[in-house]
Amino acid sequence: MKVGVLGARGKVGAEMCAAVEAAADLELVASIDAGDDINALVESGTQVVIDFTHPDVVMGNLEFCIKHGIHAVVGTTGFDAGRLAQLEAWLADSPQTGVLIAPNFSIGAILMMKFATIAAPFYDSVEIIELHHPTKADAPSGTAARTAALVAEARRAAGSPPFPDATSQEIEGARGADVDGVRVHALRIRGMIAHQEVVCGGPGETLTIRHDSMDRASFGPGVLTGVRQIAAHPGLTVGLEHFLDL
Ligand SMILES: NC(=O)C1=CN([C@@H]2O[C@H](COP(=O)(O)OP(=O)(O)OC[C@H]3O[C@@H](n4cnc5c(N)ncnc54)[C@H](OP(=O)(O)O)[C@@H]3O)[C@@H](O)[C@H]2O)C=CC1
Ligand SMILES: O=C(O)C1=N[C@H](C(=O)O)C[C@H](O)C1
Repeated sequence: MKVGVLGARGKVGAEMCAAVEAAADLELVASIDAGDDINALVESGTQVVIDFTHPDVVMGNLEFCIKHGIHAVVGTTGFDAGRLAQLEAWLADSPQTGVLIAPNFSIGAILMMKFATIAAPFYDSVEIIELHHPTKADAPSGTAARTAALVAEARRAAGSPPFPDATSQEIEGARGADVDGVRVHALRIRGMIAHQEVVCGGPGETLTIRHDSMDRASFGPGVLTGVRQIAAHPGLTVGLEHFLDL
């Protein structure tokens, strides 16, 4: 299968180029970064694109790929309901094309989100702490935003009450961001890569679900799973868990 990488000289993109080159069943035919001509994807016969670029440019990249019938496996963050609706609209005109958007491709992070979804309705309190390298553009992380949405959805489905919180005086930001009713706290720490804790609390106990990516190699196996499966999943898929039977 012919694979192209967008963001090829970036921190994750470079790792993905190496992962594709190391895979016997995949061929890296295009490595594109800022300033390069995206038409190289078409000229090289790219069948699947891997995108790890920037929230500001990813929509333009995907419009190009969908228009040219190139499947896309996307790690870049910054997707909201409006952006997902726009992708659905573009895909309606290219019904054989598949796009996978995954806020996190590491298996541990996917399991952490799954475990948090299971735990959320059993506890009075649930808050999320995400910790990343200080060169990250977006806050909160895509993973934290997705976890908050999943926690909120699980609690709505279970009829859980609002979280207890007596805060009546606050320096702005001290209680984190409100994402779908769930508090999310973002730390940017030199030396870190990608880490998250989901802290749950009930009478007399807490449960902390923590995941750590200590190397960007953690994203490789999940991305390659997406690359190998995307052609069989036309349309829009959000979350690698849908390709993992989770
Ligand atoms: N889903 C997941 O599992 C993961 C997602 N991410 C997300 O992936 C994205 C990239 O992260 P990271 O690698 O750390 O960031 P980097 O900044 O290290 O890499 C992004 C690269 O994309 C390049 N770029 C910018 N615009 C374009 C364009 N139009 N076409 C091609 N390349 C372009 C940048 O060039 P320049 O620097 O010159 O602008 C840079 O080389 C972020 O949104 C991050 O949150 C990260 C890790 C895992
Ligand atoms: O920017 C990063 O580094 C990461 N971004 C993704 C996110 O925003 O969740 C995935 C992972 O946390 C690394």
